Amino acid sequence: MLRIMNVSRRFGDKLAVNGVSLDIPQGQMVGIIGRSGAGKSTLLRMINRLADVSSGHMECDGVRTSELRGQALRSWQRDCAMIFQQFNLVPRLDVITNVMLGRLNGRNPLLNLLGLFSGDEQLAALKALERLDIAPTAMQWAQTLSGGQQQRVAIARALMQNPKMILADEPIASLDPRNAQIVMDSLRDINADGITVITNLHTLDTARAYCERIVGMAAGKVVFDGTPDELTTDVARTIYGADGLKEAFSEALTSTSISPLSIKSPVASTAP
Ligand SMILES: Nc1ncnc2c1ncn2[C@@H]1O[C@H](COP(=O)(O)OP(=O)(O)OP(=O)(O)O)[C@@H](O)[C@H]1O
Repeated sequence: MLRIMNVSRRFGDKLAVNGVSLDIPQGQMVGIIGRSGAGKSTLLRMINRLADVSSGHMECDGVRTSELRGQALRSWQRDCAMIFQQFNLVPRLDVITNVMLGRLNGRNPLLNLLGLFSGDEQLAALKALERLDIAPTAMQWAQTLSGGQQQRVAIARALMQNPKMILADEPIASLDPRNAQIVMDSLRDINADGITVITNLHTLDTARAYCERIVGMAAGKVVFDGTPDELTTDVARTIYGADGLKEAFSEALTSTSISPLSIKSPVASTAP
């Protein structure tokens, strides 16, 4: 169980995250939605400790993760792998090496310097690529792959950390609808294995289609926390504001008007 307890983050005068409290049981698939600037990325980055909390605490299975230092912090960061909108691959390295880089944290630094990976690591990377259905690309340079394939490589790299949770910051924001669907399907499949997935999403149709729990943020605060069914138009107005509603629902403005190929539990979808 991840516990976020009255957490705030300030940047100068700006309160990016304001008194957020959430309990997220292991294995949940959570979508965080809200307008640009609502505080979604900052919240995710604080979970992973890419950013520190200004006040409040975070805990996972009884360990105060918001206060970890040194080796314990690195171990926590392995437990909660992050993926990003821009994939963050090394473009002129082959796919399999990019995936193996997921093991860098926690290895002998000398082996890292020499760029040496064991047979076991290579096998694990290939298995991760197979799981994401992109093993045939293993020897290609990452930059030759489509955006959707690159994001799947990033997910495979995250899996190399054997994480308890995956934190995905707008993972489909730069993808076309077909690739967005493949990536969301991949995240859902990984979640079905018991890995918690917490993903920031700009639009609520994708969150509704894939996430069993949706957290809505506005101006740094949680203004909604519930199931897709509970996310009514009135609630959406609170999250996005009256002028933001169109953006939240509009298929023209988003690449995320998609529905899953198959859904593990019966959740509502507004997609056609
Ligand atoms: N490093 C930083 N320095 C100063 N201000 C920041 C920093 N990071 C975030 N902010 C501010 O905090 C607020 C929340 O930003 P955040 O990126 O968390 O929002 P978001 O909901 O993820 O938005 P987006 O969907 O555009 O990424 C914004 O006003 C942003 O400008």
